[in-house]
Amino acid sequence: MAVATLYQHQIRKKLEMITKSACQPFVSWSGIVPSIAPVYLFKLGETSSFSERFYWSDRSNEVVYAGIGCTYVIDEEGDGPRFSIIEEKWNDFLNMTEVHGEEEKATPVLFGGFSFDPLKKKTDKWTHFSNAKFIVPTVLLSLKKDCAMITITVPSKNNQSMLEEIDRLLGLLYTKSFHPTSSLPRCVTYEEIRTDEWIHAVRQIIDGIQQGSFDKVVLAREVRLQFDGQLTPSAVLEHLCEQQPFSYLFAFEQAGSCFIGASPEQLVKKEEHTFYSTCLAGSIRRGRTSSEDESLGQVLLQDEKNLHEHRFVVEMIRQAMQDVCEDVKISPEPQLLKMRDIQHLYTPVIGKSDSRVSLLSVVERLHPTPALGGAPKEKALEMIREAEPLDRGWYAAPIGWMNAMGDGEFAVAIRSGLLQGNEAFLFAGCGVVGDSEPFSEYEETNVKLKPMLSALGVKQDER
Ligand SMILES: C=C(O[C@H]1C=CC=C(C(=O)O)[C@@H]1O)C(=O)O
Repeated sequence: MAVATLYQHQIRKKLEMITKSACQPFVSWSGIVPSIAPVYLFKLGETSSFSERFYWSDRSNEVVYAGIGCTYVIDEEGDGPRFSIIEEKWNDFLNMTEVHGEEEKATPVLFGGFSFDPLKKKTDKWTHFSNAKFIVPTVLLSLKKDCAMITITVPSKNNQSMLEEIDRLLGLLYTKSFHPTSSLPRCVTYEEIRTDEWIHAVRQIIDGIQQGSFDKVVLAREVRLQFDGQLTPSAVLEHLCEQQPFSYLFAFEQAGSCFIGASPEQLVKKEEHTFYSTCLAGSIRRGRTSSEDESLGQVLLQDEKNLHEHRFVVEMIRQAMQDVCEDVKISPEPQLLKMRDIQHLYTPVIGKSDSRVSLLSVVERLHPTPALGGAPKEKALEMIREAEPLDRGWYAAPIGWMNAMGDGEFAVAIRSGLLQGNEAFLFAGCGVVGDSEPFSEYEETNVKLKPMLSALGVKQDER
């Protein structure tokens, strides 16, 4: 028997055995498998009867996940305490689940995200993206430091068709070779949405800041692209993996809509008692040559407007971390974080807490930092709600995962877009302060649109 079929066969036998003897409503089994690119499992989702998929890769590619199917969903549409509700329901699910595994620390994983602002009126395109939506995937492939593991989570009863589909997918995963998808449909329309209103709102914010109404507001804008064919999320994801390997790569697909992106920004990561976060605000483009790039970086490190924007983020994250951690370490000066298309001011933060502090409680404290909302937080949010000419949906909000031990990581879902049929909606924002200049802010948002445009095969100067 070929090695691949052997794995498929063993997994099927294991699942049959543990579901038959299960005493709980759900079972989750994990086992080490031969290494395979998680993006391949994501791609296989296109041929599957499971309609949900997700993908996650952290900036160092140390933790990569791909999930297909949805065995359990936690969906919160109200504007209530969405962070604590997700946490409670995740604990309920874990209490209803028997965990079996070859690896001591193998557990099911919960993946999902939040909308930016539950008080903003939702538009149709975000229908399938609730204010908080998390799923436990049916088939999860994890790659951690090059060790591949499959986790299958299913109901213990009435699971026959699910088990058959899992079996079919595992068969394909290990018998068919992976051919990257190279071609994407051609972009036929590039439309900037309500740009005049956006520029007007930037001016209004600058005036508001000069009059002392707030200190900083992050304002985003939207572009809509139409293609001459259907966009395949796996093809866009493959391009992101190739072009932005050192970003957080994420994709969350629900009923034919896929929210996808390549973000440089960590919101928070929890590893046992240690919390990690980053302050990211202040931007400049990459240079065309290494010496131009170096001097642009130096300009950014000394630019008072960008340093001012950055300080609001540092102060807010410092305070939020000090509220829950004992020993908070923050570098005294920002460094540069260079991504493919843009460079940012970046300050890492680390803190240690006691075991009562949960990951989602820290996500709640941090979201939105002044890198995405503004300062003071509530006033900035009101201004965004009122003046920003778009529905952010999941853009600029926390997206990520957590496991049964309560460890996990959330990124800020920027440099992102929503793929729907033959359309893509992309979003980009910038921090507006008192000495901002509307046209340079507009140009900065163009640079921030680049990662998604390149992944879609669209060159900004040719559009
Ligand atoms: C709001 C975005 O970026 C934020 C993150 C890093 C730098 C930013 C800035 O320099 O304005 C923004 O605060 C975006 O990419 O849409």
